[in-house]
Amino acid sequence: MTLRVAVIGAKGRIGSEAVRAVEAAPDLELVAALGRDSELGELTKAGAEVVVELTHPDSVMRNLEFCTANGIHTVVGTTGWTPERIELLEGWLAAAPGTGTLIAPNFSIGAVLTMQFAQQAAKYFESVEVVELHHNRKADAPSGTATRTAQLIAAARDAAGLPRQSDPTTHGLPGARGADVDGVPVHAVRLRGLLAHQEVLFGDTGESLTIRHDSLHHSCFMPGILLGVRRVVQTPGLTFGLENFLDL
Ligand SMILES: NC(=O)C1=CN([C@@H]2O[C@H](COP(=O)(O)OP(=O)(O)OC[C@H]3O[C@@H](n4cnc5c(N)ncnc54)[C@H](O)[C@@H]3O)[C@@H](O)[C@H]2O)C=CC1
Ligand SMILES: O=C(O)C1=N[C@H](C(=O)O)C[C@H](O)C1
Repeated sequence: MTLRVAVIGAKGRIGSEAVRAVEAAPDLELVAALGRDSELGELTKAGAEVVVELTHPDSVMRNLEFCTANGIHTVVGTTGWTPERIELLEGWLAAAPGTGTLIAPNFSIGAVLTMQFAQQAAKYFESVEVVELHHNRKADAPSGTATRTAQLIAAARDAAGLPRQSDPTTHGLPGARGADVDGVPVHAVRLRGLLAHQEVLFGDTGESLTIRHDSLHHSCFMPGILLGVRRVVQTPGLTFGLENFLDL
């Protein structure tokens, strides 16, 4: 039995790679590939069971509302998530029992491990900052991965009873210390020629630890997307993070 899969954002940087990956998978069938001018009705007409959503923060909610209302499972790579958006999505899923959504801030195994290692290190260091570096066409900043990394670090620090970091800066330009994500400074670099990179910098007396990950090609996201497609159909409700489908 093959799973009937559609991709929305099929002409984009990651979407075009996802189309090829689904086409090459023997247990999956690509039944639709939607671009900006497509009708969402194509998904139901094609009998899609799973949609891979790789578009834009301005488009993702409409697409997910349609899919969920039609009982189509979704694997979402699009970023720009806020607590309000997640709450809305959870409401749609509650009204569609049996339907599953995976939101993965990052589909690459190295990035997922970076987040896990950072979470593990968080309670041992007084200082921590996140630097993410991406191509210069990216719509959101900081990246979904960096935001999630900072949130996980902050939660680990809180659980260990560490205080919020104090910022000694009293002089300078606004923005120079990055965005504050739950007390963790996050810096976003945008540079032509890059794809997706992240450094998590930890510091304490006499030592520092840097965890760095580099995505060099969009192919690194494909095993995670395919795993998400295969697992989301067995996992009703919202799953946040690919780590939930990995044996880490
Ligand atoms: N979770 C992950 O591992 C990854 C997530 N991403 C995220 O995926 C999203 C897309 O990234 P890129 O491919 O680099 O962007 P892109 O701009 O190259 O591709 C997005 C595509 O979606 C299309 N699109 C926009 N609105 C649409 C709609 N309503 N219906 C159908 N198509 C629509 C655009 O025309 C474009 O072709 C971003 O949010 C990015 O952050 C990107 C790489 C990895
Ligand atoms: O826009 C991208 O390219 C990427 N977006 C995701 C993010 O915001 O974290 C994942 C990866 O960094 C590539």
